[in-house]
Amino acid sequence: MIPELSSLSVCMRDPQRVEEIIKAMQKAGTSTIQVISDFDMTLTRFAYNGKRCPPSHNILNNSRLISEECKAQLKDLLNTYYPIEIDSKWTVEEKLPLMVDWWTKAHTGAAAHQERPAAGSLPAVFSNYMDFDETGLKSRHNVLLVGDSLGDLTMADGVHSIEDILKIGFLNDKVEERKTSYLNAYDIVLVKDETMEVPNALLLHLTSTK
Ligand SMILES: Nc1ccn([C@@H]2O[C@H](COP(=O)(O)O)[C@@H](O)[C@H]2O)c(=O)n1
Repeated sequence: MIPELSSLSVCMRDPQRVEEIIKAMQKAGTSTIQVISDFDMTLTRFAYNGKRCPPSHNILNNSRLISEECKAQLKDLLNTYYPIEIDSKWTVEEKLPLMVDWWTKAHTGAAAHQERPAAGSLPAVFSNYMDFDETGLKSRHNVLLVGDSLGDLTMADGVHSIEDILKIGFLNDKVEERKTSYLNAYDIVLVKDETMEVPNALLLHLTSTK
């Protein structure tokens, strides 16, 4: 087992199964692996030195191009919807339309209230943009999936003929309340881990030639 997996912040429902998946992926080789990762609070930190880090949407909250009125609205939306996002009593299916409501209200509000900068152009945000090269990802049947919510577990749903998939989940908030559901859903659960150390070490391990 790789040393990083013995850290106290790493929890696994079935460590033996994790080891089997890692060995199978390593045997299959680098060219078969693709990484599918969430962004906010996964590739970016949830907290640093115990202080909460902002998600991408907070770029708007901190922008001079957004009016104070709109910032207050965005804060209200966060206070309304974030508790739902992390509430273990709601299913992913129940939460999804509410999360869409959140983004829609935040985006509509920000677009309506933004103040045009002196240069005249407004900032544009792109997300979920895929750029494939000529080889595509067709031959990569092994997936390293990294996320921070139970909704992220569907990120690999469109991948054809998956051989092995290793799911790594950051459990950032409401740890005790959500630990069981995360352990049931993710192969590796990283509890209040402020780094990408484990996913990075795993990737290095999987792509190293022995
Ligand atoms: N208007 C919004 C919408 C979402 N958020 C937060 O951003 C995070 C996005 O995370 P992903 O896992 O979807 O990358 C999410 O955790 C929300 O808490 C926000 O702050 N404002």
